[in-house]
Amino acid sequence: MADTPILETRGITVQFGGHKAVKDVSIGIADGTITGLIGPNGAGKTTLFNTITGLQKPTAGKVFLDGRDITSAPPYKRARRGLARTFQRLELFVSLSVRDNLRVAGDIHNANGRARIDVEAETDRLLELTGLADIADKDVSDIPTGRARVVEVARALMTSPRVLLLDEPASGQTDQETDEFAELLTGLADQGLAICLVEHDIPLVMKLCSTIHVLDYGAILASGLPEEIKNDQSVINAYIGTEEEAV
Ligand SMILES: Nc1ncnc2c1ncn2[C@@H]1O[C@H](COP(=O)(O)OP(=O)(O)OP(=O)(O)O)[C@@H](O)[C@H]1O
Repeated sequence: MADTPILETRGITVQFGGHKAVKDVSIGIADGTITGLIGPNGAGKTTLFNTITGLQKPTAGKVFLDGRDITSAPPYKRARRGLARTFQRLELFVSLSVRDNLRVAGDIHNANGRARIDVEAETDRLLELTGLADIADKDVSDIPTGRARVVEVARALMTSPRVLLLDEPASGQTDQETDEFAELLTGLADQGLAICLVEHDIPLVMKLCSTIHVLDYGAILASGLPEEIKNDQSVINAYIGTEEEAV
C-alpha cells in the first residue's frame, strides 16, 4: 500500500479558553494501515478526533482528506468523502436491533451519499464479516458492551469509508472479543482501509499498529514503530509506566 497519507492533520491546535487541549499536532494516516494514537487521560485524543471529523473547530491548523483541505467542511461532507468514526461513549440506537442500526446507516448513506449501496446485501455482508450475525435481531440494549462496540464499527462500515477513526473500541470487551476484534481490524486494513485507533489497551495497540503517535498534554510526545514507542523513556515515564493509573 502507498505510504502517502489519505488523512493528514497539519499543525492542529485546539484551545478551550486558556487551555490548549491539542498543540500543533501533525499526523498522517495511510491507506491499508492501522495507526495508533495513545496517551494519558485528557491528553487530547478525542479532541483531535473531533477536529478531524468536524465536530470541533481548530484554533489553528488544517485537516486534509485525500489531498483536499476539509478544515472548514461540516461533518456530513467529511462523511461523504469517506471519513467514519466510532465514539468512546457508544452512540448507537439502543432501542433498535443490531441489523436495524446498520440499515439506518445504509439508508442515510444512500439519501446523502454519492455511490448508492444495496442496503440489505451490505447489511448481511457486514453482519457476517464482523461476527454479529448471531445477534442480528437482538435489540442493542440487550447485548453486552463489548459486542455493541463491534456494532458501532459495523455501522460505520455501512458508509463505505476510506478512513475509520476508532475511539477506545476495545473498552468493555472480553479478551476473546478483543482477539476477534483485532482480526477484524487487520482484515479491514488488508483490504485498504486506513484506520486510526485511540485505545488504552497497549498490547492491542502494539500488536495492530504500524505507527504509533503518543499525545501528552495535547502535544506529540513521540511517534514511531511499536518497538520504538515501547522503549521510549519519555513515553514510559508519561504513560506506559503508569498504565494502570491511566486506564
Ligand atoms: N468542550 C470542551 N471544553 C473545555 N475543555 C475540554 C472540552 N473537551 C475537552 N476538553 C479538555 O481538553 C483536554 C483533552 O480532552 P480529551 O477528551 O480530548 O482527552 P483524551 O485524550 O481523549 O482523554 P481520554 O483518554 O480520557 O478519553 C482535557 O483537559 C479536557 O478536559
